[in-house]
Amino acid sequence: MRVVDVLTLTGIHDCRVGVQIGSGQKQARRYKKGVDKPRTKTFRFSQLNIHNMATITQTQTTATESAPLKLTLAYQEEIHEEYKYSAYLPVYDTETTFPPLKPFEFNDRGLVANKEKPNLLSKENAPALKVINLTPGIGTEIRGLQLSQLNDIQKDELALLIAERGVVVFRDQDFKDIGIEKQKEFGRYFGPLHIHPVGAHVKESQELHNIYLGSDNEYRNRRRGNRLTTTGYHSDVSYERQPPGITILTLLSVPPTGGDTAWESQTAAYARLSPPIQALLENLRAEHSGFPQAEGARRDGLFVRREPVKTEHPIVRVHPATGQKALFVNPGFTKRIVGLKDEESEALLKLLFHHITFGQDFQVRVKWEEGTVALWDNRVTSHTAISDYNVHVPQEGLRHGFRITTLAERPRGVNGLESRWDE
Ligand SMILES: O=C(O)CCC(=O)C(=O)O
Ligand SMILES: [Fe+2]
Repeated sequence: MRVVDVLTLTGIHDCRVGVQIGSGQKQARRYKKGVDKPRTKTFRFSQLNIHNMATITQTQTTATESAPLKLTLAYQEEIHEEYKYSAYLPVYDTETTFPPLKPFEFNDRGLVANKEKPNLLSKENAPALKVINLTPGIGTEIRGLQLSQLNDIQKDELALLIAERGVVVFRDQDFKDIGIEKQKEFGRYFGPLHIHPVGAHVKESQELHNIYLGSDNEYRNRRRGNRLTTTGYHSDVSYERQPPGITILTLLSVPPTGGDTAWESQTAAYARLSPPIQALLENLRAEHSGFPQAEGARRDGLFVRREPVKTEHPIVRVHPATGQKALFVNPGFTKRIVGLKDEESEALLKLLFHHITFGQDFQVRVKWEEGTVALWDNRVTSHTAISDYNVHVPQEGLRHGFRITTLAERPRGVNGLESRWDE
């Protein structure tokens, strides 16, 4: 154990400290500073236990303007230096800001794919190929095929397979070892890469959105501290004008148990509704908002890189490649149904969110293994992390990975209903 630094924090009544391992840099972030009068508050130790690998020794537990808190940061350098994926540890760039996303022409790769997938799912090309449908309605697992080796025709078929099955889980992948540029190139085949407006990313690339045991799980648990569960189904950044399509999540380190991810089929969720409710929803749009996420981030002292947007998307969306209808609302970002009275909107959204969250018979829960890469179509699924492991118990292991998110079309509904927004 080596002492890295002693940070002196003054006048803070709530604070978060982050240590970036690997390069040895450190960051201290403070927020809600007591500017009007000095305050004394017990430090939340939980927020300081950032990684399983870092420890902080306290000399005192409260901080005021006149009695600053000294934190001694130490880390087990032998673990960090050995960590194979230290290049992928989370960082927050707090300088770069981005203009609003620009409209672009989207070309769904699945449109030209052979529906039988003879190139992707061919034993001739991949003798060890094993394809298992994880449930009848959603989720396929593939072994014996490397994403890094796929040619364009295979990638087109993969795009269609992901649209049809919602999520496709590739096991034993070398994807994470081919380098950041090649991974991004793979993603770009499906659509332009999204940069998350507030999330942590990896040092060398803002397009790699970080998933990290400490910051992420801690964040989720804290946000939902007064809730009975941390389950939070969502479709990633659905507030964007051209929200994501194919999304690629790679975990580099997985805990021995816990930290699964679940997906839900929005195609099946739509199909289960009664025809009168389907007909009602097909004529409606719902508002998706990035504002609460940005406000939450600002409150937590994080940096907002791109100003949030609000968009009205059709509630029933038609997938360009499969022609299937899917429900396109989610508890994470959908705020109201446009054109309804408040109580009507609340009641209907409550019904739909309940439907999405409790429909175990159109959900799949995936256990991660080392080398697992999950690819889902964000237009026809929603998903939730399952934060059931304890970040404060180092033995429970590290959960660390990254997401590459590709943007897709401006959502189209039934009978020409399109997304719209205020310029
Ligand atoms: O950590 C997970 O299991 C999923 C996190 C998530 O929601 C995402 O990567 O979009
Ligand atoms: Fe997500």
